[in-house]
Amino acid sequence: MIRGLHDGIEMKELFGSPVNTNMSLDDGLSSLRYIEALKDAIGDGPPYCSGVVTPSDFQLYYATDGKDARRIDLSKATDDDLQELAQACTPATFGRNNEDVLDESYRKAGKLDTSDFAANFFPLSCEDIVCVLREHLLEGHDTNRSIKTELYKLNIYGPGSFFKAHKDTPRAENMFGSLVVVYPTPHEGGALILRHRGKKWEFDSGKILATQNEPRLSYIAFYADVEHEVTTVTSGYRITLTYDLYFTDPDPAEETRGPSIIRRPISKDPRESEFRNVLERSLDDPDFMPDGGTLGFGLKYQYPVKDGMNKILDVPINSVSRALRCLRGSDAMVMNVAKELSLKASLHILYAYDGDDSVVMMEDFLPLSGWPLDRDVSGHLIGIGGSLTNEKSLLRNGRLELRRPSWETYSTIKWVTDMTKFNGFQDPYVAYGDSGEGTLGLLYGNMVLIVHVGPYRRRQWPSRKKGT
Ligand SMILES: O=C(O)CCC(=O)C(=O)O
Ligand SMILES: [Fe+2]
Repeated sequence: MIRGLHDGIEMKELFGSPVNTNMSLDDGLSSLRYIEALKDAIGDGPPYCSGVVTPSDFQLYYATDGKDARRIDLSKATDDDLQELAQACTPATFGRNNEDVLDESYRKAGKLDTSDFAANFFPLSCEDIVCVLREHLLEGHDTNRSIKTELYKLNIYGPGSFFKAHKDTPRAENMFGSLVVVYPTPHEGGALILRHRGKKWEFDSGKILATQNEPRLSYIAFYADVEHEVTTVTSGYRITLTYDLYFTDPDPAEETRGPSIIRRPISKDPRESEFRNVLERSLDDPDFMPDGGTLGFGLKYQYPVKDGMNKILDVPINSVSRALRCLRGSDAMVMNVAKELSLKASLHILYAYDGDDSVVMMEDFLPLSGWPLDRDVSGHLIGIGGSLTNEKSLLRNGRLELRRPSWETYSTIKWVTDMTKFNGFQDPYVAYGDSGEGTLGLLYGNMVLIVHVGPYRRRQWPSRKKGT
């Protein structure tokens, strides 16, 4: 007998699809329904937030090439003022392969460096922006973290200007996103298009500002791993200030390690309490994974993993603990809730290689980038602590994808959310055959979040009622 996850709510309401009450639900099916509920509770919030604010003024001061400083009021600038500003700018560059490049077929816009201008606008002194960032961009425990903004550039997009699709290069490990503030100079076109995980959003500052009944600034903040582009400006000037967004406090994920995990008050994030509720109810039900098992979660964000350099091989040393310290949004939420419910949770790496479709799960990256292996790679990985999963690999376009086993064999990793591509990578290795001749192979890896669930009788967590 399956109990509802919420008192008074029947299974059929909770899971959306009607349950045939005559059907005998076997253990597996029951687990699958809880897994669907966990997936729904994680949800998928947009990776950006936007709004309008009224600054104390719209003055911009600038000086370039040793010329006298100028001041313009961008709430009532004339075309001549704007043309003069555009002429004072130099062509905007952008980051490509860790280099600043100028390529006007990719980005056509003007820029001023921070040494050449000053504006009377400070995003973090503006309550609205801070509140919106906390409420609508930051997720889970990140909501309470300290943030700072760093002014990066002023950009001007005149008619014909654009910026093709790209992701911003984080300038430091604690940089989590970008903030773009747009002045109320009339413009058409120049919409910012965001794309993330197969979805698309548009932020059309020209239209937003034109509908305000007084001059305002419109702004948008988005996570660093969101692809974005600026469509061609067809008339007017689109003038922006761009800021880098940083966390300035220690990572909360750091706090969750070690034996005394539950130090923080329970977060008010509605998704977090829903997720905790569903997971707690699942664990409390003897029909949910009665003999224990493994839950898999695809990571929703991309994480830095480089923890240093191997001086002998001159290759980076990657580590799961490095990524663990930076967990964000719903990834951090899953990890925190799992730990609060005393589940063993960590990031793991799934490995596969050409010529074999088995998938091996490791607790950390292999320290063997470029190292020799014998040809039985999965045997080797298992020998050094890996475990074979029930997945089969599907190596496609240089990426590890999983070929799901059928329901009957769906027993090793139960995926709550699908594996994502953001944390996939390739590592070269040398395979030696019997003749001693080496051939170069590629290991395909992907980092995922794994939560181990114990058998029903052994599940205990601090908030569980005594006697259950
Ligand atoms: O102007 C914008 O809306 C975006 C600018 C941008 O993508 C960048 O500066 O990297
Ligand atoms: Fe950008």
